[in-house]
Amino acid sequence: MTTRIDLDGRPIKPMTICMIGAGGFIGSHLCEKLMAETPHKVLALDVYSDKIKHLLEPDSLPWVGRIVFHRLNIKHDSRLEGLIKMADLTINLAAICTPADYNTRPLDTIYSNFIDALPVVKYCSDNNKRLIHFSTCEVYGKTIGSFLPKDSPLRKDPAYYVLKEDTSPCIFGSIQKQRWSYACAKQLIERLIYAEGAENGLDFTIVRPFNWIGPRMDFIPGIDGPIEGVPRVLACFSNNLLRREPLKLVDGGESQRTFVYIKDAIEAVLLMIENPDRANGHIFNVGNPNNEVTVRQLAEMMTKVYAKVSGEPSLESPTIDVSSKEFYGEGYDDSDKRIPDMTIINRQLGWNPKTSLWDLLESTLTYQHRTYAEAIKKSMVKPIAS
Ligand SMILES: NC(=O)c1ccc[n+]([C@@H]2O[C@H](COP(=O)([O-])OP(=O)(O)OC[C@H]3O[C@@H](n4cnc5c(N)ncnc54)[C@H](O)[C@@H]3O)[C@@H](O)[C@H]2O)c1
Ligand SMILES: O=c1ccn([C@@H]2O[C@H](COP(=O)(O)OP(=O)(O)O[C@H]3OC[C@@H](O)[C@H](O)[C@H]3O)[C@@H](O)[C@H]2O)c(=O)[nH]1
Repeated sequence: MTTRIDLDGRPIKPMTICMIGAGGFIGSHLCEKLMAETPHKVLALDVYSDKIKHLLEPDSLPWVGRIVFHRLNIKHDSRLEGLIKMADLTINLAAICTPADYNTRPLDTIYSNFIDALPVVKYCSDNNKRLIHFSTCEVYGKTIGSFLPKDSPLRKDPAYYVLKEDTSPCIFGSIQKQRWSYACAKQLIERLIYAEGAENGLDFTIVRPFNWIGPRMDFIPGIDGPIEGVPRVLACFSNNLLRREPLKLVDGGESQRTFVYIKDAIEAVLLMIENPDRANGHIFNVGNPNNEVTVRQLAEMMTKVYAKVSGEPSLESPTIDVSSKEFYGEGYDDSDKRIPDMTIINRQLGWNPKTSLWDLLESTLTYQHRTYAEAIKKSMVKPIAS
């Protein structure tokens, strides 16, 4: 492997990374990238390893020995500090991060996103280790524009909706709206990390992902996750398409999101890893402002793309409306619109996303079809009544 060069033309020294939550969606793509393109070592920590199994076995893989899996729960495992000490950099991805849990399991959500992250921050600070912590675009909550009258022309003014790391406020609903338990816990851990930086000199970077999507995201209920489970929207809609059911639009599917392809987003994370001088002390939005759709438009596009990649015609009524109370239960609320401001990540790392929504859905749904269509068909064969 030729020596890698950072953005300022300096050679990058091979490093050891302690990656917590390495077995999840983002972690699996990051491990893949680090193994394929860099000389860095990964201590991969998680309770699950299914999504990185292909990187750990067989022993003949070219990166054997550069990635070592440690099955552990950071809630209660005395090995954590030792592993952080062994590494040059810690990346914390571990979290409960599916909206169906925020209002139904708010305690687990708050513990996972705040309390369980505390020792990670402390061990990094105490041992002078660099930390890249994964927060969320949800810390912005709702846009200022969402409080303006529906017909106000100001709603079209970017000043009222574009989300900026250093100036936008964090706007959540009331305590009864437990949806915000996740965003609030993430906000507090961001503030704590920022304070550790200011008061104790912790070298940190905070990442705010804006709906990263792609292969291996979450699970398909009844196939590789619980049948009653509710994953994030990509997996919900994939599941509906695979089962030939209408896609459920929560409260009319009017909320807007920007989706970024996981492989584009991982490029940004690698730049942060390898350019500490440019990334330390910063909070970064990582998203694709050009890929904005309403959830209804996402459903329509996924239906078209799936018909193309599967060769199966779409349903006559491809979507169905459902209330948020029915779908998520009491205490759900929603972010209305999420456009990331890109000034800081452009300036510090020169990063821009590349993949259009259509293209990223095409590769992702090709993967979903190839991975799950057979298993779904088998699971849907009704047992013969005796
Ligand atoms: N995917 C996105 O678009 C997105 C958006 C915003 C924020 N994020 C944040 O990025 C991070 C990673 O998200 P993801 O999409 O990969 O989610 P994920 O659920 O696929 O990955 C999280 C991983 O953390 C592990 N984990 C959770 N608690 C743990 C514990 N106590 N001990 C050990 N391992 C534990 C889980 O087993 C899982 O493998 C999260 O912090 C999430 O809040 C993701
Ligand atoms: O079947 C579904 C699932 C979801 N939805 C809607 O689709 C939108 C997106 O839902 P997602 O499940 O992807 O979750 P959100 O975008 O609201 O939040 C996510 O974004 C940031 C991350 O921190 C988290 O991964 C998650 O909180 C929401 O408006 C939701 O109500 C549907 O209309 N139908």
